[in-house]
Amino acid sequence: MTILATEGLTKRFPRVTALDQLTVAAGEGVTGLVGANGAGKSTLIKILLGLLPASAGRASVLGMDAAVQGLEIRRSVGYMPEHECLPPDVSATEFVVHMAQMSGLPRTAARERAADTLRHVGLHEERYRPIGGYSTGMKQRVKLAQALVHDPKVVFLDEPTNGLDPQGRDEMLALIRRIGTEFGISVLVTSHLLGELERVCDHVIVIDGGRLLRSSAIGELTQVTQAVAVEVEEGWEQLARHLTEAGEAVAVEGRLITVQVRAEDTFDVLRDAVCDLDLNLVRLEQRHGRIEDVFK
Ligand SMILES: Nc1ncnc2c1ncn2[C@@H]1O[C@H](COP(=O)(O)OP(=O)(O)OP(=O)(O)O)[C@@H](O)[C@H]1O
Repeated sequence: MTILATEGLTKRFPRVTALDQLTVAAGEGVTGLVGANGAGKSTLIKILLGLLPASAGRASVLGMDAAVQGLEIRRSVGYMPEHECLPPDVSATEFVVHMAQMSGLPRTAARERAADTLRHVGLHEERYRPIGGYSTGMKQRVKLAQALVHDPKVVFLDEPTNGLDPQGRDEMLALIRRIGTEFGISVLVTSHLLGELERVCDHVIVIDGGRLLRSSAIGELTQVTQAVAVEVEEGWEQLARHLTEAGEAVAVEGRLITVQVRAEDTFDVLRDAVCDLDLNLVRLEQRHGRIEDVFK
């Protein structure tokens, strides 16, 4: 099923073209939308939600036209905005219950849904305290909870790892993966960091200056750069030279040699080289390239 699609989508602001003839589609699962600051990610999300009109082209979500069916789209889609937008004086519980009621749930159902959702995102006793005293990680969780509370089919998460420390980022990424798998909700998640999305996405869309750079399944991106890492006790320079002479593409980083796998026999060449030079092998490890490498 197509979750979202655009065709020739263009958005011009007075001084800048934020989206330029963007044609792209995403299916079920977790889709990453990657681009540097200003690439047009938030603009795309706002147009998909029917919050911003396009200058040209078309956009649809779950088969609904974003230009005319914004309200229906927003009933089916949860949205976690990038910037801080939480009221400081109310508790997470009060806020999320309120958001659930705004989306049409009666009070009792809203309270139950809010409690379940806050538990799922990892907010426990602290949910009764005013939001103003929360850490950035806790605030991001509240924003995520309000996006999930009306049981959407799809969620759009705009830079959910922004401002988080490494542990907070790992937890948020794990949560996003669970939303896409255990909860069965399709996710569009934006980031300016390619590396973090490769851990949680099934599909990645890369945009730059409002234009499409690439749209691929994650497997396709990582396979292209498949490589083997080799570490030997001594003689790594000798080994690197030997492999280069044998026609292999080799990169040396300290004691670690990375060899690009061009064909099955790369493994044989490697084994024979280590034997011929009589080296002590410490590590031989197959590596899938990071998606960052694909866009260097
Ligand atoms: N309301 C607006 N009026 C004028 N220009 C805008 C407006 N909104 C966005 N822009 C411009 O459009 C471009 C794309 O912005 P957008 O916020 O979509 O990028 P982004 O990829 O989400 O980056 P960031 O993560 O920094 O928000 C930027 O140059 C931005 O300055």
